[in-house]
Amino acid sequence: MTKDDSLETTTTDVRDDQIEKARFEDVTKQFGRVIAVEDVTLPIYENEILAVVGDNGAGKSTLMNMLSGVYQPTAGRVIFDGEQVQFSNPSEARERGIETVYQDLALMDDLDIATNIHIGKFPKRLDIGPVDVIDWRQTYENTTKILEFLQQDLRPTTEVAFLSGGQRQLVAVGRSLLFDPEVLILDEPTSALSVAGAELVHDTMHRLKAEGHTQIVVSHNLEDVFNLADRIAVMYRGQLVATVNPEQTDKETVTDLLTSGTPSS
Ligand SMILES: Nc1ncnc2c1ncn2[C@@H]1O[C@H](COP(=O)(O)OP(=O)(O)OP(=O)(O)O)[C@@H](O)[C@H]1O
Repeated sequence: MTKDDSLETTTTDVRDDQIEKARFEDVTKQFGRVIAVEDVTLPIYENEILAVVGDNGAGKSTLMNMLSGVYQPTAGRVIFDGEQVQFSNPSEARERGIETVYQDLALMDDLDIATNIHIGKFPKRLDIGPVDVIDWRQTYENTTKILEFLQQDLRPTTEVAFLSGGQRQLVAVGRSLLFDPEVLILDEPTSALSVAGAELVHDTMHRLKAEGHTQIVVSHNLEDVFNLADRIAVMYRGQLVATVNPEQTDKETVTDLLTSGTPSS
């Protein structure tokens, strides 16, 4: 799609009292000849749950990957806490408080919950001599606190293989909470879950919101999106075609937007 084909954008979500946490500003990402994201401007407000929806290939992941440091924009700017940021990699985004929970979760089934949450970032203590060793007591204490927050009556020593889909998703969320993120990006957090599993995730997202975290959820599931989101950003063929307030629209309108780029007349 070229710029000349640009689609009408409907915006029904603007509130004057919201503080901007981050912003995509005229952001474009090209992979060779493919324009995955085209000229997107989208603010992300502090403490909101923003849903990003769109059909397969609409550009949702690419857009999020430009906030999480996986990709750098071909054009445009990413603003975080009022200043332009240029993350070269996800570690740099993490340092600024941006965490992503990816769809594949990347859990290791034969390891316990505590190890899965801490892998790559175990607390260390000095042992005899100059070598640091893993502080297992601290590791299990941290995990107990995270499981309490997640309201999961599980032992830190339980192997992840024994957990339900919803619990596995929460362990992946727990792993990102170790960094106390300001912005949490969740990629299709309920796509593989039962109704009960999805409810676990929804409850956790509501609690994270109550604690002040900003969350962006990429989802195909409009049921979820309408239950969770404060705003819905709709992408179509790389462009942001609308940002809407779920209380002022309905699923049919959002479905029309994400399948055709325009609301039905
Ligand atoms: N690394 C890449 N190299 C080349 N093309 C890419 C790359 N990543 C994404 N694309 C292309 O960019 C477009 C947008 O892809 P993206 O994955 O962002 O969409 P999406 O909305 O997240 O889709 P889905 O819901 O299927 O995950 C697609 O045409 C895709 O093929």
